[in-house]
Formats: sequence, C-alpha cells, structure tokens
Amino acid sequence: MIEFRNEPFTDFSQEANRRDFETALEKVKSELGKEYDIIIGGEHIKTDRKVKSINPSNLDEVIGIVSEADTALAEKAMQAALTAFESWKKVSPEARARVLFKAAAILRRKKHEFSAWMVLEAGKSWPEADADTAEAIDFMEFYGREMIRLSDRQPLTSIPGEDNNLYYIPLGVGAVIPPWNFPLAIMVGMTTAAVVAGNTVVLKPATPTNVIAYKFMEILKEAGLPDGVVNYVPGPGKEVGEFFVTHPKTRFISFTGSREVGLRINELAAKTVPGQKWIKRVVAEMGGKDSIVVDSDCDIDLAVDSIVKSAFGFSGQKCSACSRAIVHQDVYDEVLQKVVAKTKELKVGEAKTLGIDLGPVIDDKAYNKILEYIEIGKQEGRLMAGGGKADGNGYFIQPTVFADVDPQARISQEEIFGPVVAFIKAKDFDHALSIANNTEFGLTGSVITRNRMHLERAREEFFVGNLYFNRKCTGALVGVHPFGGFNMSGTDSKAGGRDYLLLFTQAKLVSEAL
Ligand SMILES: NC(=O)c1ccc[n+]([C@@H]2O[C@H](COP(=O)([O-])OP(=O)(O)OC[C@H]3O[C@@H](n4cnc5c(N)ncnc54)[C@H](O)[C@@H]3O)[C@@H](O)[C@H]2O)c1
Ligand SMILES: N[C@@H](CCC=O)C(=O)O
Repeated sequence: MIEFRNEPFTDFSQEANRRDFETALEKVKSELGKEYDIIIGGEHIKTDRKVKSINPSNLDEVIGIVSEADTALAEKAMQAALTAFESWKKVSPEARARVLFKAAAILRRKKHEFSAWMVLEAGKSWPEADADTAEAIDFMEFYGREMIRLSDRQPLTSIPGEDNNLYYIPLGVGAVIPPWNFPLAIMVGMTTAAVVAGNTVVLKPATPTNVIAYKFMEILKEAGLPDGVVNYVPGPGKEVGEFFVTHPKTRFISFTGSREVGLRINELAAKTVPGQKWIKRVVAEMGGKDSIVVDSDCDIDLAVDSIVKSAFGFSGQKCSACSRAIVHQDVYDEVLQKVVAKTKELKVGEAKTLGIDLGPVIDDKAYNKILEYIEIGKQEGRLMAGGGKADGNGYFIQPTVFADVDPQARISQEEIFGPVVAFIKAKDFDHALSIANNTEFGLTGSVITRNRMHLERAREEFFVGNLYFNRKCTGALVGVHPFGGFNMSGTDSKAGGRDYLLLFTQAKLVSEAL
C-alpha cells in the first residue's frame, strides 16, 4: 500500500479542467429536482413528510426533494444498525479499510460531479467545492490506513511467561450528526471513521445538504459496504437527532455543529436511560471565534491576504474562519485600509460562476442571523466595507469589515458564521495575545510576525487547537494539520489525525499465561 498523500486540488486556470467541471455542472443540473428516499438496512423508504433542498444561489432552483424520517423510522434504523453490527464487527480491519479505499477511488472518478453538487446545494465556489471533495477522499484514504495500523500488533512491555495482546475493538452503533458547511468532507470523515473502526451508523445528515449525503450513500453501496452498516435517516435535528442521542442502544455520538446543539447533545447523552448499559461517548466538534493576530514587525501584504482569505472564503461559513483581526496599533491603520480596499474588490455572485469570491450563505436562517449581527456591528464598531445584503435571487451578503471593535463586544465574542470581520486594536503583542485568548472558544488562530520570540510566545500561550504562523487560519489538510479545538470549540478531538480512530474504539487486553 502506498503512503498516504493528500489529494491534489484542481487547477482551474487550465482550460481542460474548466471544461470538465462545466460538464459535471451540466450533468448535475440535468438531475435536479429528483426525489430521495430514506435508506434503512438497504431498504429505500419514501414518506409523505418531504423537505426540499434549495440552491442558495437561486431560490427558484430545487436541488432535490428528500423523504424525512419520524421517530418510528429512526427506531427501525437503529434496529438495522444493531443487526448489522453483529456481522460488521467481525469483518477484518483490512477488509473494512478496503471498502474505504474503494469508495475513495469511486469518489475520485466522480470528483467534479460531487463538487458540482456542492456548488449547487451548498453554494460553494468551484475551488471551495473541489477542496471539500479532495478532503473527503483524504479522510477515507487516511482512516483506512490508520485502521490497518491500529490492527497491527500493538507495542507492549513483555514479561517472561506471558503472551500479551492489545486489540482495538469497535464500540457499537453510533449516531453521526454532521453540519452542512463541509457537506461532503466532514460527513464522510465522521461516517467512515466510525465504520472502518467496525461500528455501524445511523447518519442524520444536515438538512440543507441532504442530497449530497444521499449521493455518498450511493458510493458506499457501489464500494460494497453491506446494507445496514450506514443508515441514511434525514429528519429534523430536534426530533430525529435527539431520538438517536437519547436512545439506550446508542453507544456513541459523533457530532459536528454549533456550540448550542453540541452542549445540548452532551447533556442529553450524559443522562442514563432505562436499558442502557454503557456510558455514551460524545465526540463533539463545535464552533469558533477565530483570530488573526498581526504584529508590528510583519509582512503587511501577507497579513492582509491572510485576513481576507480566512474571513471571506465560503462567505465566512467555516468554523475556522477569521472573524477577528487583532492588529498592533503601529500597523493597524495600514492593515485596515488595505483589507478594506481588497474586500471592496471581492466579487459576490452565484456559486456556479467561476471567479466569484463569495457565494451565498446557506439559508434564510443564516441570512437573517448574519444581517442581524451586521446591524449589531454598526452599533459596536465603525463600518468600513459591506454592511448588508448583496444583489441576486439568493442569500447573498456583502463581505463586511468593522473597525475599532471592543474586545468584549458581541461581534468580538459570538460566532457569526458569515462574511463579517471585526478589527480590534492592540497596544502591543502581549495585549494582542490576551485579546486572542479572551473568548470561550479555542479553535483556530494565526499570528503574522517576523519576530521569532513572539512566535515562540504564541506557540506556548495562544490557546487554540489549530495555530498557524504567517498564513491563513483556514484550510487544514488531513494528516498534515489534524483539526479540532479547545474549550467550547469541542471535545479536543483531532479529525484527520492519528488519535482520531481511537475515539471510535475500545482497547481490549488479552493476557495468556504460557
Ligand atoms: N469544530 C469543527 O470541526 C466544525 C466543523 C464544521 C462546522 N462547525 C460548526 O458547525 C456550525 C454550523 O453547522 P450547523 O449550522 O449545521 O450546526 P447545527 O448545530 O445547527 O447542526 C449540526 C447538526 O446537528 C443537527 N441538530 C440540530 N439540532 C439538534 C438536536 N437538538 N439534537 C441532535 N441534532 C441536532 C442538525 O440537523 C445538523 O445535522 C458552526 O457553529 C460551525 O462552527 C464546527
Ligand atoms: N477544517 C476546515 C474547517 C472546518 C469547519 O468548518 C478548515 O481548516 O478550514
């Protein structure tokens, strides 16, 4: 088996790649508006309760119509997963890994098609969608190899007269509850990590991106994953999600999403219910309020570029997005003025158009929430760019910059999850670091400086799970930058890292006297 390598991104400056992507978009467009079933134990089930998936760039375009489950069907899915677990747990780790490698190969062949679905269903620009698909492939290639590594004989101290072995065995049925913002990569990573470790899954996809999750179910089927190992159960989070979280047979919950929902899941999962005979494990990856710290001695253009890319990529809808630029007073005006100038040049438009910088935000709820925060920002700071809706038949918002924001202001503290960045002035580097650590989150951060000692200070003191120096704070790569945060950003798990699969296993020691 060859060593893990990240899937390369597509170079859209090449005409052939652009043509291939256009062809994929046309293919996907010809498939819009279809109906999608629930899938339980391999059985396709239609219900009367349907939810429409809409293109956020064009509200008249229906991406698909998806049957939603109720709690009776959720129970059926749980039973299917419990049954499948009895056989899946006995499949060898190598064979389980091969399913992931096969699924990765299929996805690689259909790469542009999947990216095109994300352009239309999630409003991702071409490069953002392409990176999402590449990351999904990476997760499968990486976790497959990791499971093989964990199934090797594990190093133990030997003592005479005994044969000792440690095995990483699966947990049981897991509820996988992903977000919509990396509708392929995160959903695939969470699902396949659980599965390759020998567990079975009830997957409750994020409603705005139900169709992409369904398309991935087709890949798992083609890759030969047995029925019932992953069950596709769309439905409202509050109803179907909570049903799985509180079910006595749920062994673990793998959640990625907001702080509010993550904390609720954690609380519900902690309550033992009749018929439950384990402590449920909760893996929760949650929100962020991420900062880029700009020091006085720095490459100003690098700082500007890092802030703009991290704040406005995918319209700021990344848990890793820079929503606070904490800038040393000596360079504050220059960095601010250059960020504002660059922001004003950004193109907002339909995600299907190559060359846009920002597509829409995901739905009306996000749109209204972000616009409300922009109004709050107008009270809390000086509006320098953007400040409201952008044109189009979709959820378009102008990239927005606020200056002179107090470190304790709401737009400095609360996750907005949209294209809004707050500039905060720092007296010196110490002050900048203390502001950077002043939220309840701890996900990503960057420091832009030429000062080696300041980098070393930040290495020790900037308390985030993913800290970057002299670069943007988004775009973690599987295997290269294991991803996950501290504090209210989650349970300190690291997706795409060597510790991740352990979260979905339990270690069994067998000691034989010789
Ligand atoms: N830390 C990370 O790695 C990471 C990665 C991506 C996104 N996020 C965070 O995700 C959020 C955006 O995603 P979102 O809007 O989909 O988040 P969300 O919390 O609204 O929803 C996430 C998932 O939870 C489900 N859900 C909602 N209510 C539920 C409930 N009561 N019980 C069980 N499930 C429920 C949703 O249907 C969805 O599938 C942001 O806060 C972002 O920072 C974090
Ligand atoms: N892993 C992604 C963020 C995922 C959350 O939205 C990044 O590093 O930018």
